[in-house]
Amino acid sequence: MDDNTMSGPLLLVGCGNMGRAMLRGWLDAGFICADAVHVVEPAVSLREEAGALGVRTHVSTETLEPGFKAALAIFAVKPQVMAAALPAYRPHVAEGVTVSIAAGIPLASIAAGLGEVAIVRAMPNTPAAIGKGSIVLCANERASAAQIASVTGLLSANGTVHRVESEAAIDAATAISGSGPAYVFHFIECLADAGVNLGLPAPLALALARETVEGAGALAMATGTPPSDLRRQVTSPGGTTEAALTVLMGDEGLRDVMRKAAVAAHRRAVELAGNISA
Ligand SMILES: NC(=O)c1ccc[n+]([C@@H]2O[C@H](COP(=O)([O-])OP(=O)(O)OC[C@H]3O[C@@H](n4cnc5c(N)ncnc54)[C@H](O)[C@@H]3O)[C@@H](O)[C@H]2O)c1
Ligand code: PRO
Repeated sequence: MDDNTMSGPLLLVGCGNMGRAMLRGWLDAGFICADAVHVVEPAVSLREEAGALGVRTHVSTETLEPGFKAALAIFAVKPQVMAAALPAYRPHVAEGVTVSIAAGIPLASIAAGLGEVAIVRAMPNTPAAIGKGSIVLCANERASAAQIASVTGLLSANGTVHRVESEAAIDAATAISGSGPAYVFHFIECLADAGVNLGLPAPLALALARETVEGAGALAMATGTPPSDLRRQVTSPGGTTEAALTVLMGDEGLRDVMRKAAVAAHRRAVELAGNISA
């Protein structure tokens, strides 16, 4: 494998929301050929959806060839099913590198299910489907520099990859970028609701809310200007934005709510670590 192409079979275990988002990102970017990808997905409708992308699909490991060896395996199943799912893959992942995107599940717990193999723990988010995701990853000591480079190359089809040395940073990132798209989508819902409350037709309110989030995000990325400066550029003294920010930035305002929300997500990630044998 070189930095951004795969030279052996790729095994995707679980093709639900996140597995499908990542698969779409790899295929659309041309980082992998569909016929080099094997997807194991028990749900028939999701398996058919994956099959329509040209990949080979399996209901379980039983239809993988007995000698099948994945160059790279990605586990995109729920944290609660990881412990039960991992052992069946042992013979298929021993020679390659395994990536887990399961929230909260530590590298050591994954090794307990798969054996002492090269493992990368990654936390992506759903914008990965269009190459706009954030991916944070760390690896165990079995993973070679070349294997980490291969994983980084593949996942760069899904967005920006950030390598961290500590698993604690993965749990923190889960609460920020992993879950973060849901916070932003809820913000869009709330902004659109506020527009309807002020008398705008619902479709216009939703269009304005979506465009505002897209435009503000793009401006923040394009300029690199600190968000606090960009905020001040919108805020005329004595104007409308200041009136709104007095509410949003008041006691128990958005900063406080956001912190509490992220702490709750982080706490859950840490709790899920205990679920590997549940
Ligand atoms: N959805 C997100 O935004 C997101 C972001 C980052 C990380 N994650 C992580 O990704 C993982 C999957 O999350 P999701 O939202 O895609 O869940 P999901 O339920 O949509 O997908 C999981 C899929 O795994 C399949 N599955 C269950 N047991 C299996 C097995 N033994 N072998 C193969 N497939 C099996 C299920 O049928 C399901 O389709 C979770 O561990 C989650 O923590 C999700
Ligand atoms: N979705 C997963 C969850 O809600 C992990 C991050 C985003 O648990």
